[in-house]
Amino acid sequence: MALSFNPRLVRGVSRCHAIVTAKMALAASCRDFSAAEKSTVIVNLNDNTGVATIQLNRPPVNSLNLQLLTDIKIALDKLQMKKDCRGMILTSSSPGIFCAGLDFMEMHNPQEGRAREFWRSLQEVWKMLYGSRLATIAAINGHSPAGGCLLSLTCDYRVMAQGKFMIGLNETLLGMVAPFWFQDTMTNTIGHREAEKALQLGLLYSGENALNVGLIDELVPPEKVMQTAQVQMQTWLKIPDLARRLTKEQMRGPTLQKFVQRQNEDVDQIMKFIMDSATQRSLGIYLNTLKHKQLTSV
Ligand SMILES: CCCCC/C=C\C/C=C\C=C\CC(=O)SCCNC(=O)CCNC(=O)[C@H](O)C(C)(C)COP(=O)(O)OP(=O)(O)OC[C@H]1O[C@@H](n2cnc3c(N)ncnc32)[C@H](O)[C@@H]1OP(=O)(O)O
Repeated sequence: MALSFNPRLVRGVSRCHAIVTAKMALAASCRDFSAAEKSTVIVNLNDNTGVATIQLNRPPVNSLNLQLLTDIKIALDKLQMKKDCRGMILTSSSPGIFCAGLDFMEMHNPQEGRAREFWRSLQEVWKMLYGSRLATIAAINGHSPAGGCLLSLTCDYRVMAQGKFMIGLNETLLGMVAPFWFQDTMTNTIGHREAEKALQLGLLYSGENALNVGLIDELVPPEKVMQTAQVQMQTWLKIPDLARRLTKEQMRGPTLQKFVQRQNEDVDQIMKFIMDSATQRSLGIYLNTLKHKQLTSV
C-alpha cells in the first residue's frame, strides 16, 4: 500500500522527538516540581497559595508523544502527593498553541508495542486528571484540537484566549472515531445534543462558539488568560477541599468507573484500528490536508 507522507511532518520528527530542556525561572515563593532536568513540562508550586502550574513545554505545538504524557503523569503524581498543593493550572509555554493533540508520529505506521504503551499512557493521564483531587483549571492560551481539547476537558474550569484559536474533538476529520471516554468527557461538558453534532462533524469551535456551547467557561484577551485562571482558582479554593473533592468524585465517578471496566478492551480496539491499513491511508490523507492548512473552525 502506498502511503502519503507529509514532508513537513517528516522534517518535524527529529524536532518533535528532541528532548526539550526546560528553563526554570522560579519566583521566590515557587518551587520547581518538574519531572526531571530534561522535561517536556515546566512545573511550579506556589507555597503561599498552594496552586501549582503545569506548562506543556514541547515546542512547536505540544503534540502529545510518549515522553510528554509520561512527564505530565510524573508531575501530577508529585503534586498530588504534596498535601499543601490544592489546585493546578494547566497551560502551555508556547502562547498561540495550547496543545495540538496526539503526536501524529506516534500514530503513523507505529510499532505495536510502542503504540500500546503510548495509548496506555494517554489513558493514565486522562484518568489522573479527570479524577484529580486538585481543583484544576485549563488556561487555554492557543489552539486546542483533539487530544488538546481532551486535556482541557479533564479540568474543572476552562479559560481560553480570544483570537483565531480553535478547540474541539475533530477526530472524524482524520477518519477516526473519538474513543468512548473522549465522547463521555465531551458529553459531560456540553450535553448530549451538542456533543452528537460536535463529535460526528468533528467540529473545531472558535472561542466565541466554544463559549456559547459551554465548551469553555471564559474567553479573555490572551494576556489575561493566566491571571483570570488564578483569580478563578481562588473561587474554587474557597470551598472546603473535602466537600469539593467528594462532590467531584460523585459527579465524575460513573464516567471513571465505566472507563476502568472497559480500559483494556479500549486498548485492544485502538490497536486493531491503528494497525489497519485503511486507517493509515486516511491518516496519510489527513496529514496532507494539514500541510495545506485546510483546517477551519465553526
Ligand atoms: C499509537 C496509537 C494511537 C492511535 C490513535 C488512534 C485512534 C484514536 C482516535 C482518535 C484520537 C485522536 C486524538 C488526536 O489528538 S489526533 C491529533 C489531531 N490534531 C490535529 O488535528 C491538529 C493538527 N495540527 C494543526 O492543526 C496545527 O498544527 C495547529 C493549528 C495546532 C497549529 O498551527 P500552526 O500554523 O501554528 O503550526 P503548524 O505549522 O501547522 O505546525 C508546526 C509544526 O508542528 C507539526 N504538527 C502539528 N500538529 C502536529 C501533531 N498533532 N503531531 C505532530 N506534529 C504536528 C506540523 O506538521 C509542523 O511541523 P513542521 O512543518 O514545522 O515540521
